[in-house]
Amino acid sequence: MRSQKKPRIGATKKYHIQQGVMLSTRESAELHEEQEFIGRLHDRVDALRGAAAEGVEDAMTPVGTGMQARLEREVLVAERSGLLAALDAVDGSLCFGRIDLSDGVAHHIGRIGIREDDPARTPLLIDWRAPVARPFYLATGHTPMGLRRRRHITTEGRRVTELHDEILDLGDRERTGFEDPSGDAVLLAALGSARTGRMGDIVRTIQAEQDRVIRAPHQGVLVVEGGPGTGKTAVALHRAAFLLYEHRELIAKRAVLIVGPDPAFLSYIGEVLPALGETGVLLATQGELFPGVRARGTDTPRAVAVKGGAPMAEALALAVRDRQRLPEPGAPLVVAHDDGDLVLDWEIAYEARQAARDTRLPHNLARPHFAFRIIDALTAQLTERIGADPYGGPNFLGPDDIAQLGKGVAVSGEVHSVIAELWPELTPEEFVAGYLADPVYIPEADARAIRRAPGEGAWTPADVPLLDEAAELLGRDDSAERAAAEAVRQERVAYAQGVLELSRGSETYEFEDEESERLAAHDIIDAERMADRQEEADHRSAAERAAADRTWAFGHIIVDEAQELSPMAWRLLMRRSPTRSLTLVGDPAQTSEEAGVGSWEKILEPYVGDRFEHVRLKVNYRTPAEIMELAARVLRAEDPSFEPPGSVRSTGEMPWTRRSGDDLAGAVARAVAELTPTEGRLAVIAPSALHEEIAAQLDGVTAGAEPDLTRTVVLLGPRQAKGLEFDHVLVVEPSGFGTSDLYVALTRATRRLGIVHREELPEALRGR
Ligand SMILES: Nc1ncnc2c1ncn2[C@@H]1O[C@H](COP(=O)(O)OP(=O)(O)OP(=O)(O)O)[C@@H](O)[C@H]1O
Repeated sequence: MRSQKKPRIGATKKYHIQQGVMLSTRESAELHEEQEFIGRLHDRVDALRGAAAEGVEDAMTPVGTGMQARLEREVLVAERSGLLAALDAVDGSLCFGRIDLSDGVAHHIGRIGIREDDPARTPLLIDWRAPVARPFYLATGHTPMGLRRRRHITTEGRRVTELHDEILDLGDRERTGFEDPSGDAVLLAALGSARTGRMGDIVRTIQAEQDRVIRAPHQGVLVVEGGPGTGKTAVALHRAAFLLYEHRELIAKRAVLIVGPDPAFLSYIGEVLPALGETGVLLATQGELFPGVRARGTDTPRAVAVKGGAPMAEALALAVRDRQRLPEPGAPLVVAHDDGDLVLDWEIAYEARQAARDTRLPHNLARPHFAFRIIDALTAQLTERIGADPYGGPNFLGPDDIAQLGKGVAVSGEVHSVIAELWPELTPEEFVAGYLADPVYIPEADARAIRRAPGEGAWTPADVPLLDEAAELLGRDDSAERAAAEAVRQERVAYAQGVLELSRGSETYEFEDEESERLAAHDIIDAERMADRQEEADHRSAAERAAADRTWAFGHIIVDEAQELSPMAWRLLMRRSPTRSLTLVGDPAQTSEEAGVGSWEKILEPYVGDRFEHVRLKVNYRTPAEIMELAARVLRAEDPSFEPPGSVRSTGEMPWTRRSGDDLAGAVARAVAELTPTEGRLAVIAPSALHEEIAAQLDGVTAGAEPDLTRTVVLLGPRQAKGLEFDHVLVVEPSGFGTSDLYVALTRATRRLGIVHREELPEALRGR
């Protein structure tokens, strides 16, 4: 541990630029220059915002009725609304840095790129994701990357409040007066600041090891592993923003999916990307990944493990085959028909089933093949009965008669209900509900753990991968819908064709308009593409469309707390990423006991073999060294060689433990009163069984599945605390936690940690 050498919070020199503080002439000049720049930048943003707002209004006002005008209008509205939203979102702390190059050029760095309103569209503010901005994050005195100086700029609204300079050219004697000798004042201030219950972005202070992960190539699978507080989540979110910027065409169109462990976590991280001006992202828990199903139910840990286990895939596949039935041999089904009863025996059904299975199509798509064979066989039976020559000659019926008979069989309600009985059309929901009512092809003990009577209990997150698996096995016979959609498309093509012809006729008119540099519609587009574009323009954003489409292939998928996902969940996610463009973020030491696959190799082997990148983040930015030392003892009790990530800070405040006597909730209430911060947040992390008792003693504090993390005091179960952080944490009755849950709970605080207990403490926490 490096705690001895670490600066203490508050011990770093700060350069607060306030009224009344004496500044040297040089400092005043520097400050004036930055203030002047920030003013100019905001004036430009105001102008852009005004133009965008006006543009949205203009674009919404119809200027023409043609297809071209409509298309352009829709595109303009979308573009300008997006620009407006981005400008509004990034307004706070728009510019946060400046790099001065050795050749005298300087660039200001910010959340988005802004250009001057001049003919050359000179860059005014460089987007943090642009290659030019990279030295801001990577340059060191050892490798200055062409930089003389790096400046961090802190603003409040439009006022510059702090400047921190780092000299990167060690031969440069020039000083501004704002030098930060340690180079980490801004980082430490960010880490020590009060929490709000919502994660903030780290764009001002991304560290070099994090920058490399954020900007790694998008193809393939990247595993980001690291202990608590190493910034895995922050890095993953900034990576999403980077990929959307770098590959706007490729990735924004297909959207980015971010999968997190629960709704509270998603609301915790939900503001990071909008603050970076990015909205093309779908945030979802596992329970939300099957459109139309909101998985609100809960499972026992055992049921979660069984439902998530790899053998479920095979069991479901076999269970689907069981729904393709045959009559008992020797007990044929009799089908009433106007021309006399028909007999459907084992042989006929067997051959039809074989032919349908040979297509290798999913159940519902193979069903028409089964039906066709059955109808064919029954028609042959009828033909034989009606047209047979009693004297053994050829059948009296001609092809037209036979076709007529076939039609009669094909539309017979009786025939249809027999086919439905032998090979029913199934929805994933009815199939999985049926399977859970009577689980087969798994050991009886496992079946007992997941058995659920039809209609009993809600869908659970662990059911979602089963529903998705079932949807794959069953397929959806959407031929009727597709035929209808194609008919609509053809109409649209015909309409577009008409528009293009009109547009050709008005060619001179289009080009007479000197102001307009736009090409006429027919120069750039044919009718089919125009029809397609109209369809695209009609639609929702990529993220919204993706949310509603089970078969959507995402541009990139980020999985947080990836160590928690089951083999069945991985199958689901990999279907959503046919190109295997994924970032997986996790910490095996924080895996819940019953969850997970075990190792990244095991998770990924079925999908990409050993072709994945693996990086480790090694610095803990959240938990002070004093708290981390205690948390590490919990894991060392099981694995003496365990090494936690090194904390970047120490606070001098030791974590404390307090025994309560009988009135545990009373002791918790007293500790909460002591710890409740005037600013920031406090979490009480306690076994769920104690929540009611504890909540009764805490004013205005409730427990529940979706806690409001923005409240000053929050009561959570250990699993709910995963991925979150608070200024202060009170852990209650740690003997009721599993090892990894306890490790998670102990590593959530950025400042202070207290432990209150009535029972004996776990061995690792004793003696404090
Ligand atoms: N470069 C940075 N600059 C400022 N803050 C940072 C930086 N890196 C990480 N942090 C902060 O450290 C805290 C922990 O980050 P994060 O939640 O991403 O860690 P994690 O590795 O996902 O942790 P866990 O596994 O415990 O959930 C957050 O408050 C984050 O904003």
